[in-house]
Amino acid sequence: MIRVENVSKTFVLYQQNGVRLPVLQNASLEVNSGECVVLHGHSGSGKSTLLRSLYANYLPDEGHIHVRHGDEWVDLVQAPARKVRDVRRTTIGWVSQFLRVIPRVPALEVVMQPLLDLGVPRDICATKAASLLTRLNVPEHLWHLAPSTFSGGEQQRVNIARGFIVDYPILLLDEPTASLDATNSAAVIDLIEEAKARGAAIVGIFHDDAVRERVADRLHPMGITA
Ligand SMILES: Nc1ncnc2c1ncn2[C@@H]1O[C@H](COP(=O)(O)OP(=O)(O)OP(=O)(O)O)[C@@H](O)[C@H]1O
Repeated sequence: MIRVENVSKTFVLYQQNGVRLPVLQNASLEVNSGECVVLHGHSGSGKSTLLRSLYANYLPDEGHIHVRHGDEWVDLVQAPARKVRDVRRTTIGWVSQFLRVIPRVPALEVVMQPLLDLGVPRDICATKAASLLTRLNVPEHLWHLAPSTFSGGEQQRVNIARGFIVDYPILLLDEPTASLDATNSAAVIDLIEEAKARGAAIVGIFHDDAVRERVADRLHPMGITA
């Protein structure tokens, strides 16, 4: 589902005497359907940089990031913005610990939006959103309120529900369990295992050793030669 080939990325800090930080050098990685690969390396080894490149948030200087998008392969390094938007809408889901709060939009709507955008009927979207919020222990009296006033952990769980509402073929997980308690971490682990079982290809960053042990089929070592 994902084929990363010889990706290199150097950050150039123009405001700081043009200092160059080579973060990825010839990074290569393949991820199959139903597999969860966890990026593993010390702080600063480029895990977030690679994950963001897989979502086309960062543009590598060299190399290719091929993703399976329906019947075609798309190279995210070369793809025009319109194609990237398309890939994000149907193929790649991004789940992080941070919710981008949209003022006045209630939590249930925030969660169902990506599925509504695919043309799925509203009642089906609402049912799935309610089920995810329940599994993630977001109390029902909050569903019709905008998440701007929610606690950090509540916002995090709304964001995770939103990330899992579409059955994306590829999921990128950026520390989705950071700062969740054991019960809620377990709920997220269950969602990840279900996504693997339906064939999703998953790449993630998990700093919690126990969570990493549970979900990883394989660790991908990061570092200057990763
Ligand atoms: N947008 C950016 N501009 C400049 N430098 C950056 C940028 N993003 C990352 N870096 C640098 O790239 C290096 C790798 O950062 P990255 O966030 O990918 O590491 P990481 O392995 O995810 O670290 P952590 O485990 O601490 O989150 C760091 O030295 C960081 O300062």
